Amino acid sequence: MKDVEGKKPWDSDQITRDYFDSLLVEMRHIDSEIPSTKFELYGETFDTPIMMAALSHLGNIRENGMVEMAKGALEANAVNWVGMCDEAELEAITATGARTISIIKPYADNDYIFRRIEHAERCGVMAVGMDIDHSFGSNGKYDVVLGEKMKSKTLSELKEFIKSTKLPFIIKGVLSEQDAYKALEAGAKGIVVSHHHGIMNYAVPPLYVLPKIAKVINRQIPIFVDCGIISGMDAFKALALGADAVSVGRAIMEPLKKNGWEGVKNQIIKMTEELAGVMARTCSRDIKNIDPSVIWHRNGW
Ligand SMILES: Cc1cc2nc3c(=O)[nH]c(=O)nc-3n(C[C@H](O)[C@H](O)[C@H](O)COP(=O)(O)O)c2cc1C
Repeated sequence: MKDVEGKKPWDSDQITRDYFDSLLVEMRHIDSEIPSTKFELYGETFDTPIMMAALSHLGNIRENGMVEMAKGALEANAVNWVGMCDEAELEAITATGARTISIIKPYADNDYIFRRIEHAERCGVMAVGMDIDHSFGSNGKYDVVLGEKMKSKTLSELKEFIKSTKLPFIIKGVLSEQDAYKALEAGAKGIVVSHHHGIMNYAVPPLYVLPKIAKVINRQIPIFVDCGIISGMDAFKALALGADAVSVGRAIMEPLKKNGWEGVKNQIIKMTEELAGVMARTCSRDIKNIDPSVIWHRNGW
């Protein structure tokens, strides 16, 4: 098992890493062929199911970091996601031509959320969504993110956001069957199974709860997964257990810091090749045809 740098046993990033490493993969070579990693989402086709995560404030690690990340995604023909940003930044990101999903924070001010949904539509994003797991701080009070007040959302508020737009609306931060049922009831067109890089200690690893959530969703809407994905092998395990695609955050930040958009592009291509390598050795001809029974669980989980 790999220790995540500086992480303690209760840290959800460490628990998530341990769970990835507890999953083993059997090989199936007979009748296998060169696999396709093509990924279709909301009527568009991409070269890989490995996407950017909804990151923000990457200007702290690289000048124009958010735009560089978008360019890298575009060059790799991958889906770009963006988290908290102002309108000018979203305009600069979408101007790159990267097909982008905009995740809007659960701001306390719902009128502002409606305005941001409209603005994202005008920018030509492919979908919008909300990270519902970022409304509370760890003290049980509503969080304040960079001076902006957050507030948890009810099912009926989510329905209103979803009704207000023609774009697919994605609920990010689903980590239970209960929220998966509610996301479907709200009319979401996708969910992200995620613990928001360990927003709470002892959070269940996304892949552990994924098969249960996939049963609830029952292929009605796409399921995305993030948290701790650092290789094509990790992505493969997520796809095998019920994800349609995965997002990568921190594992893309280092290449972005060093080499800008080219670092991002190369990292996505490298991870996609690793994914294809595992697909070839498991007789998985495309990402919709990965048999979950190739995954074995080590004892103890
Ligand atoms: C620097 C940074 C900024 C982030 N900003 C946002 C954000 O604004 N909105 C959001 O939904 N998630 C945000 N996230 C969370 C990521 O989208 C993702 O859920 C998380 O990092 C787990 O993926 P990873 O383990 O591949 O990094 C951020 C993560 C990082 C590292």
